[in-house]
Amino acid sequence: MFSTGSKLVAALARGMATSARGKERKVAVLGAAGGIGQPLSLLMKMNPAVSQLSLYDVANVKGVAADISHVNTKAVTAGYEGPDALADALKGCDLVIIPAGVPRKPGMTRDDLFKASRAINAGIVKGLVEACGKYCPGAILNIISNPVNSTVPIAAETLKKLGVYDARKVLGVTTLDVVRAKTFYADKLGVDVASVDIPVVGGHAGITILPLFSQATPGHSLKAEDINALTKRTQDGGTEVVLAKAGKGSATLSMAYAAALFADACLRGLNGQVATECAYVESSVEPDVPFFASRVKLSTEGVETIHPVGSLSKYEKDGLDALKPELIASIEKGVQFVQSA
Ligand SMILES: NC(=O)C1=CN([C@@H]2O[C@H](COP(=O)(O)OP(=O)(O)OC[C@H]3O[C@@H](n4cnc5c(N)ncnc54)[C@H](O)[C@@H]3O)[C@@H](O)[C@H]2O)C=CC1
Ligand SMILES: O=C([O-])CC(=O)C(=O)O
Repeated sequence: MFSTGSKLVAALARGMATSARGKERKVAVLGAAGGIGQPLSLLMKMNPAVSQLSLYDVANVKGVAADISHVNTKAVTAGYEGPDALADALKGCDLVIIPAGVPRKPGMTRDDLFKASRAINAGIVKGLVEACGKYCPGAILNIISNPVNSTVPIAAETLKKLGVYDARKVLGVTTLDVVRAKTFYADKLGVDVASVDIPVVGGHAGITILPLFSQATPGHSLKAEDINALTKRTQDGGTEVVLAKAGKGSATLSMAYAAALFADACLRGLNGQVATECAYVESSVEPDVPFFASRVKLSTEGVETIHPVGSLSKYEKDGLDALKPELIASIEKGVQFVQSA
């Protein structure tokens, strides 16, 4: 029993944290009582790079914080409930992870989460990012709340309005797309998933998610129809989970895992170690698309280098052309939402 537990902790630690010797780091999870927030908070409590963990939600977070605080790892954990507690949750934060918001139900697109109930997720992200701009303006933000294609531009515009925007520090979390592409590809090839790497570029909704299997490691000689099937499954991975959960939400556990990996990469960067991950950021790698996901190098100030998409197959070039109008429209919608507020 005990040794199995130790192995589990060691495996998680190997995958996630290499930065335990860095500075003391304060991390906040906003939306910590939710389907993603709870397992993500646990994973952040297990990250040795974290010395303080703030768990914030509008409801039900005290119990989550009390529960997680008993885990015998370094991070001192506290729960903060309701808007009056937000300032204390955020003060001194190095990294703020935002999975607050409403998840999809079957039949909805991610963009419906922007529209539904008076732009609910758009408003939630705007409000939380405003608080980050006031109480921890230098922190790196990891935006998980959907529609990511719009919520990241919302975050950027919100911080611009406050005069504290630093494009290097606002990152949309697209890691789950990479996690899915790796899993599906390894399964198809019958190889160890740990040996697999695949960049996923574009955005985080439907056809804007573009996995680049032509750049996959290890290489392959898959037929065009197999690449098409892998691409579609990666693009529809979120919907696959939404349908399987049949009205009880969207991906939470795989998302918490993906967010914990990405947050760890940000912490490693902050602590001066090299970390490269795909992320959706303000970018000039594709002309006319002001926010775009591609590989980014993370360092002490957040995004240090944004890598171009690299060489693409004809299939991927067509996918890139096809995704741009939708992605640009989602970006404009986010920008408009803040500018017209
Ligand atoms: N980027 C990605 O790859 C993914 C994004 N998501 C998105 O993450 C979001 C959260 O999903 P779940 O955790 O499943 O939803 P959930 O409904 O289980 O949890 C959301 C939490 O946010 C809290 N919340 C609502 N308004 C808040 C506010 N103003 N401040 C702080 N907390 C607030 C709620 O009280 C709740 O605890 C959704 O928008 C979902 O679409 C989900 C999966 C993957
Ligand atoms: O599909 C959704 O609504 C949640 C999500 O972003 C994902 O699982 O990739």
